[in-house]
Amino acid sequence: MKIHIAAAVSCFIAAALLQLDKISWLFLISAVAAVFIAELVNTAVEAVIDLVSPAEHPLARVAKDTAAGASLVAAIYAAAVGILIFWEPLMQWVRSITG
Ligand SMILES: Nc1ncnc2c1ncn2[C@@H]1O[C@H](COP(=O)(O)OP(=O)(O)OP(=O)(O)O)[C@@H](O)[C@H]1O
Repeated sequence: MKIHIAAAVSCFIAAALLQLDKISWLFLISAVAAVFIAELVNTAVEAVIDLVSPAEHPLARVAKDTAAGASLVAAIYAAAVGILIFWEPLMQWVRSITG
């Protein structure tokens, strides 16, 4: 969670420095929220499974793997949003400092 918070703060600082438009901010916030929500739900599912089914069980595996899958989908969405909204402004900034 500390890594997620550090990554989110870094993205918000970069977005502010690059003066991203309102739509980009909305996608950025939605991506950060999606990752946090998925991670929190994943952690909750893991805790409940460990509580109710500490022994191996096929359904426990399905529950944990599905929750982990949700986190993966959120991470892929966040990566796609990051590339789409940061790539062009970042390239413009690099061009501006390299002349
Ligand atoms: N009670 C269980 N019954 C069956 N399979 C389980 C059980 N607990 C864990 N597993 C399997 O082992 C994998 C790893 O489980 P673990 O509890 O270590 O979670 P994790 O995905 O490594 O999460 P984290 O690293 O965030 O704690 C799960 O994805 C699941 O496939």
